[in-house]
Amino acid sequence: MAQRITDELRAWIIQQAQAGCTPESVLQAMLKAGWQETVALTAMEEVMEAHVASLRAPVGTRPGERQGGVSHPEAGSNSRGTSPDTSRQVSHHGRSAGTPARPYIDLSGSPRAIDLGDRIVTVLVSMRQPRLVVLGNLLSEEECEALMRAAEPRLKRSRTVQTATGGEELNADRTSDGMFFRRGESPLIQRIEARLSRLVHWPVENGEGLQVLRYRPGAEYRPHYDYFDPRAPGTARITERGGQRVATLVMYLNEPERGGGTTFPDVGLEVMPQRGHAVFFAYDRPDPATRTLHGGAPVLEGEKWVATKWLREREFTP
Ligand SMILES: O=C(O)CCC(=O)C(=O)O
Ligand SMILES: [Fe+2]
Repeated sequence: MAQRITDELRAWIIQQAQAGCTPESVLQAMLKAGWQETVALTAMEEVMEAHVASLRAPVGTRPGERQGGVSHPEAGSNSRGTSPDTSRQVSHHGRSAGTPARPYIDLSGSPRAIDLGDRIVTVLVSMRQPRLVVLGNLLSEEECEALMRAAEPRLKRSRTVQTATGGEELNADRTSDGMFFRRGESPLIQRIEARLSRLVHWPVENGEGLQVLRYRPGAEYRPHYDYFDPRAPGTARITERGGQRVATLVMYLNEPERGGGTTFPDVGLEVMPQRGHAVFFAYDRPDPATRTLHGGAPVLEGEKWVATKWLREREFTP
């Protein structure tokens, strides 16, 4: 049964760090108190990440003073998972007190597959930093074909949102052709959007319209962040509707012969396109520390088609 963490545990982890305890000693204390190792590590990681983010807040709203040494955090009824009260489930993509809700895929209990009602999706790879999950079987062959067929007549050379001005531009870094479906524009789009919403626990209304990209041989999307650069002058205008982007789902609609992987240069990862598979990654703040730099490697042979869903903080009205 999954263990759950409480606000008391969160506060305790922060106190230990503030008292200068090493992560190893904090972990040992949690293990002694009956916490499972994977849960303890996830809890420590999430609590510290949220705490560090809160330090960016203005002086006066920061957490309190240094406190005592290592004591043992009470796992208590939590170790048996019987305390639903106000605690929240720990998952790779869950969140901690003080941080806003974010899209996440529930991997608590390390599932091999997730039942989304109309489809069972397989979990192929998961990573913590960046928060990333590679999924199989998210879209059927027929859905991939139908998306490509519906998109093709509407494809145009891709434009990129220009944070300098808030407008759009043709961009040498992005040599694909693209189009956007309107949210909910057809039964197919509605079905896929509803499925994605269940997968990432995020409202359909917070999603941008599904984008389809086609890369021909030589085409690529150079490494970039999907969030809007907070320092760029056009970002305020872009984020007026829906706030920042907070997560991305790239779905592979076909398979190029060679090349065209989605690369994550900060961690040396490349996800190869497999029809119906997808890569999800989340960035809880618009910061390179999320390690979500990514790109579409040049297609060497064949064509690559993907559908991208970008998720915003709030309801997005185009
Ligand atoms: O084509 C890819 O693999 C990545 C696409 C991408 O980064 C995007 O659509 O934002
Ligand atoms: Fe991207």
